[in-house]
Amino acid sequence: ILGGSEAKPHLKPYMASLQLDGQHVCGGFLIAEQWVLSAAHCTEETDGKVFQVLLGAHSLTEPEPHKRLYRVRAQIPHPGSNIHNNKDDLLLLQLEEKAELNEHVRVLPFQREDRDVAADTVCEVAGWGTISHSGRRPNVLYQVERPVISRDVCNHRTRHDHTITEKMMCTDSRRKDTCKGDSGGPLVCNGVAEGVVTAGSRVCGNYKKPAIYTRIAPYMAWIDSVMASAAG
Ligand SMILES: CC(C)CC(=O)Nc1cccc(-c2cccc(CN)c2)c1
Repeated sequence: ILGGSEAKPHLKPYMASLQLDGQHVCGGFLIAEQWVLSAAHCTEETDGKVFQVLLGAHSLTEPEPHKRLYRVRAQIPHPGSNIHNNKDDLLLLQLEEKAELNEHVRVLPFQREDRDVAADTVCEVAGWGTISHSGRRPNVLYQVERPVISRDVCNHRTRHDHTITEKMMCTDSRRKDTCKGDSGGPLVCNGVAEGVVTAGSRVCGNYKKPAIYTRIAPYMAWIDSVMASAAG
């Protein structure tokens, strides 16, 4: 997160850190007791290894009473996701067991009505991604508020040049932005997860490259069917 601030500890109890060998790789969030939603491109540099999921954390390194690392039973990328574009950039992770829910670990509802969030709506995004252009990685969760920009503005030739589909949305990226390691985290508007951070052009804090999110509502049927099929 660039240009943001340290999140108030445990005010985002749905946040997950996807880790490999104890290292934070991407964000994610709890959508059900045994399910985390993240971004498919987070598996790009993992050469087939399975993530572990840290829940209930504020600090990645300090001991915290409600922090718990969960093993993952299954990682299911959306069938349409690929490394060449940002399409269908979603990843479902089934935890080995149901997460123990409490004040610090909670499910975040996602938007089920497939309607665009109005431009200028101020949403918030959080993550343990880089907090400086030099790539400094934080120890604690950061957050930033960002206004939604219209798909037309985001698709302008000088911005993302008509690559933003109706299953994506954008927020302004001038100074305050998402960055490496924030992928997979939720864009929360009025208390509801509307989008999932995707890397897009993989630049940060450049107003010419607005932040891109995979909208969740269009994927409701896929999410529900995967969770239903693996249930039990
Ligand atoms: C395996 C993955 C972690 C590789 C990866 O994603 N790299 C990478 C590098 C630079 C910027 C970003 C990035 C992420 C989220 C949002 C944005 C744009 N605001 C950029 C992402």
